[in-house]
Amino acid sequence: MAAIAYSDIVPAPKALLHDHLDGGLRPATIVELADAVGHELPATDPAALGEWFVAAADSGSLERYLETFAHTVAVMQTEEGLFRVARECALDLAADGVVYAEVRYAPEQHLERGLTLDQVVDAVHAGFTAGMAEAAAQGTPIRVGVLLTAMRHAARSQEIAELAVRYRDSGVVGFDIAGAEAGFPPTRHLDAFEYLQRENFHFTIHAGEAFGLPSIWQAIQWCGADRLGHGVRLVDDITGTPESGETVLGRLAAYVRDKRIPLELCPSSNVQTGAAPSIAEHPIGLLHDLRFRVTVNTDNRLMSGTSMSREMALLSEAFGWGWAELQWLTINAMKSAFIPYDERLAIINDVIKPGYAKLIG
Ligand SMILES: O=c1[nH]cnc2c1ncn2[C@H]1C[C@H](O)[C@@H](CO)O1
Ligand SMILES: [Zn+2]
Repeated sequence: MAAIAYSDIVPAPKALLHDHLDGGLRPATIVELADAVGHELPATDPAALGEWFVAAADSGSLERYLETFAHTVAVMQTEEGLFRVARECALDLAADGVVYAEVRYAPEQHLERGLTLDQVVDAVHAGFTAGMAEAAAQGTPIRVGVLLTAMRHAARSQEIAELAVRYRDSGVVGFDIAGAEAGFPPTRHLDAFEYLQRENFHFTIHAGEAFGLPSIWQAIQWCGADRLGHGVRLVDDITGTPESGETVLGRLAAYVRDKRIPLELCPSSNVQTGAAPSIAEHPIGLLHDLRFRVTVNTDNRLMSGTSMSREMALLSEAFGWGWAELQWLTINAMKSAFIPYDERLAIINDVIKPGYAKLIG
């Protein structure tokens, strides 16, 4: 089957579970905000700055990829900056046809100029609220839920988990940990995860990206993660290929598939950090064929120069996926969202299925 073109995918309804607020700024916004706060950038022309981010993140290492965030986090230290970035994030995702998005960021990284954690969360919430209202008025409605992230090398996860629960009725739908994975296992934050479980709250964990199976195993079996951020290295627990008819799932891979634990796969990001050799060789193909609960995500649109539509177009081209597969990925994501069941179902039945029915014809 011919690949579906990017321009055809843009109007299709899409659901996004893994997108970092500080990884999705418009280059022009960074230039303006940096000027206002006196932060020095590697380039001051927006197009050149955008290219710089993609090239610098294209490093083959998660640690070097993460260094680029110094320039986005630096301009997100005021209420005005946070409001603007969140508003534009909602608008940009909506313009790309995303109808549901969970966007994450780490409040503890935005305190350098004196904001409190609550001021940070309030400013982002106000920005998303404004962006959602404008997107709806433009005829491209989107619902954005926030995940609060704690940095895994730091020691504030309990505090951030409590913050997330406190804001559960004000736009925050879940919790996450992110940052360098090797050397910082999920169990370092076990108290926070046990607290969240006692609060009946939802969380995902970045695991199985720059470190392998032990990280995934801890995230699921020790910490109780609802979903896996990336989880791409789960393929280390799978031998053979479906074509050879010899595929064997190890105990952990079988558990993840049996329990329908969602994988927040981020193809372009994984190629940049070295977690996958190329899009064509990305394990998403195998995981799809084996019917894992696969979702496709952007991770960091700025650092990867990407969007949901572009990620889907790349997958369509690499694996010959048509509308049926793109709808499957979208419904998988929506089923795995952290908002209540009835609200997920309404988006699936009222927006996603009718949207793809029109496209499939
Ligand atoms: O893919 C990722 N893996 C681990 N950490 C990440 C990834 N993308 C972004 N981050 C970090 C950098 C950001 O500053 C932080 C909060 O969004 O999360
Ligand atoms: Zn991520």
